[in-house]
Amino acid sequence: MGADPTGSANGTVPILKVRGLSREFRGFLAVDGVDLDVAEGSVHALVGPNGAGKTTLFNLLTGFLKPTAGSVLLSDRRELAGRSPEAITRMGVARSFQITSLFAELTPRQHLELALASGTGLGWRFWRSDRALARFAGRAEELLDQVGLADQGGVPADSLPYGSKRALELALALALDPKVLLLDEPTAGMGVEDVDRTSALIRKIRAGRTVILVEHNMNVVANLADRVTVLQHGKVLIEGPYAEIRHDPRVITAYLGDSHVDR
Ligand SMILES: Nc1ncnc2c1ncn2[C@@H]1O[C@H](COP(=O)(O)OP(=O)(O)OP(=O)(O)O)[C@@H](O)[C@H]1O
Repeated sequence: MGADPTGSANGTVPILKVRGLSREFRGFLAVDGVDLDVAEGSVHALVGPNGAGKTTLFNLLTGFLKPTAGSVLLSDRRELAGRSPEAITRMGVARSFQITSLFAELTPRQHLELALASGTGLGWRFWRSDRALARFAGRAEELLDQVGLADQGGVPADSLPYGSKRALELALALALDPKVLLLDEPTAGMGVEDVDRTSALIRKIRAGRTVILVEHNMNVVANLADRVTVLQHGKVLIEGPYAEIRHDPRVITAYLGDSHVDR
């Protein structure tokens, strides 16, 4: 019985299979030969100290940076590496938008209607037509409800509190209904209450999809992630369930710090 060449060690085909992925910036390898299997339906966290290469890896997976070397295969064997962000989104791999890309004067409802319209492949032709956008109103309401913004759907985005803006980012990514959802520090800058709300939200929206998240908050990682990949100096230091990697002395030294060692 030969091993499946597309499979991982345990025989299942990962939804994303990253091999030898590298990105060089003027001779400096920010991501250095990363191998990563992301299991379908899992929440997979990327963690590591500042400068470890998490954001660069994230940008390589979503097309915002082109790799210097390596490959990112979808389970259907399509290659993502080197494609544009739009092409990768169309292939079902989408990242959450950043607050900085929200339109200050548009409401969450309008943002979502536009995102849904763009997802039809008809592009921005709907931009000026409220009537055309109205066909997406029902789905927009569902998404607002899903992320807890039902009461704030009609206010300009720039007047939303920080946590609500981040919730809108998530809703915009969900509007694309991706198979693989990438979240870049979804709880960054949040107070405890918003962190808990966001964790609960991610737990809800992971149903039926795969989530990859870059996250500094180890409590969030412990709560959400099925597997954790720890990066250091652009390489994979270790990978495994949080309960295992948190005890690894290399991780403790590299990242978690002595305060995380069990006493
Ligand atoms: N455009 C760039 N040009 C040159 N160097 C870069 C560029 N982008 C990232 N780097 C370098 O690559 C390394 C990895 O950066 P990256 O932002 O991916 O790390 P990170 O793990 O996301 O860090 P943080 O947790 O601080 O966000 C850093 O040393 C950074 O200075």
